[in-house]
Amino acid sequence: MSSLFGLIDRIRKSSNPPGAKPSPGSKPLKFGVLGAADIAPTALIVPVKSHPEAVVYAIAARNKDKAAAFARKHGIAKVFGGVNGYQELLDDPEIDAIYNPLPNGLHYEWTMKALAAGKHVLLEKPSSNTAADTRRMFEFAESRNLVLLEAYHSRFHPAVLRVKAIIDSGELGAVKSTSTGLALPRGMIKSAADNIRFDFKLGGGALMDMGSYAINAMRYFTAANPTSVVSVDHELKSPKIDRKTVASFSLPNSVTSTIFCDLEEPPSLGFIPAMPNLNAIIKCEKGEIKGAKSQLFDNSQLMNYVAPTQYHAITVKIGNKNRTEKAYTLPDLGEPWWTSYRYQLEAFPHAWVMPEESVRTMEVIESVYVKGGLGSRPGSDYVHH
Ligand SMILES: NC(=O)C1=CN([C@@H]2O[C@H](COP(=O)(O)OP(=O)(O)OC[C@H]3O[C@@H](n4cnc5c(N)ncnc54)[C@H](OP(=O)(O)O)[C@@H]3O)[C@@H](O)[C@H]2O)C=CC1
Ligand SMILES: O=C1OC[C@@H](O)[C@H](O)[C@H]1O
Repeated sequence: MSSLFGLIDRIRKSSNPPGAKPSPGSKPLKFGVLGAADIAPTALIVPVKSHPEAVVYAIAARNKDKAAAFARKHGIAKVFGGVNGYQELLDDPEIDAIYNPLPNGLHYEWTMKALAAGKHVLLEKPSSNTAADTRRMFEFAESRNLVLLEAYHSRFHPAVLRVKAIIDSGELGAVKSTSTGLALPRGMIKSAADNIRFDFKLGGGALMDMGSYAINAMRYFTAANPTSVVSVDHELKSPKIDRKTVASFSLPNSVTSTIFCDLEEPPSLGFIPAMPNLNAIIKCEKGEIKGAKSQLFDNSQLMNYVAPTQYHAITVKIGNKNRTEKAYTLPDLGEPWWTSYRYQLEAFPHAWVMPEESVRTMEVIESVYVKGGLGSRPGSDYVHH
């Protein structure tokens, strides 16, 4: 019962966090947001409320009325709109950092423009449509001495860090195989034709959207990159857009990994709704970790390494001994209700993740698309001078 109260309390406080006041004399980091994107409240606006040293100061949307309505709803001071709205926001000298939640195919152009304007950038995942564009962005950020952080938020949650620490401690021996994925039942994401996830040029596809988490987690937990893509199965939504992808990889030291993703998993037998599947299973020489397993579905395969704040349990199996751990906070940081996005803010702008990570993840995404015959999503046609 206490875990049910804990769950309710975490959900309540994470969606309506207690406000934090800046310490006297401090100058909070001012964010500007490019686009009134659906994810912006969850990923930035709400988590910032409990951060004493950050504030969301400005919003730009292509339509000024939309930007103004968004600003009113979220208490944002400054509004930009119209065809020059994004650039005007970037040029605002009050703004220190940009949050870029534009469609994947526009990440490159607007991140380059933000960096050119001298702003740090928190960039939504996946970093862009191609590894080449991603590399250029990180090189440019470095040359400008600015922080660019790709927002794989779950990487900052204590539960995910704890699983990694258990692996690194060696108590389970070497990693032998991993299975990581993210698949949601049909109906959970908007199926409208204008959903950016179904647009090839904008960087759509299940692998870009959800498989990118699976690939990032595979690389993180194995601390390695695939040496080859062994197999790829796509189920298509439209000619170049995968609704579902399953891929398997060989990694160094005989490690094998599989990843899966599905934007709209259909009901079984046509009527039994699928369950969300956010599994991370890491098998090691001496045991097995089932990362961030759901409290609500104990002993099942349902896990939640993507959004562990709501519920998780890390199950460590060695032989026939099981132990379960939870990690909602770090020893010296956090509150149980802090979401992965809130932890991510602690890493910005002091990026905990190396730029090479983002480039490698994009390389793996592209290699799966190439092997599966769909080809990479198109690189940006924006030319940076
Ligand atoms: N970290 C996370 O948990 C999540 C991350 N994401 C990532 O965030 C990004 C945005 O996703 P999401 O919020 O779901 O997407 P939305 O479609 O809600 O937002 C995208 C925004 O891009 C702007 N935009 C500019 N040009 C275009 C164009 N040509 N077509 C469509 N939109 C355009 C729109 O802004 P305007 O208001 O100016 O019209 C829109 O608000 C993606 O990179 C996605 O992968 C998404 C969900 C979860
Ligand atoms: O980043 C994401 O995380 C959760 C998914 O629902 C979403 O489609 C994706 O963009």
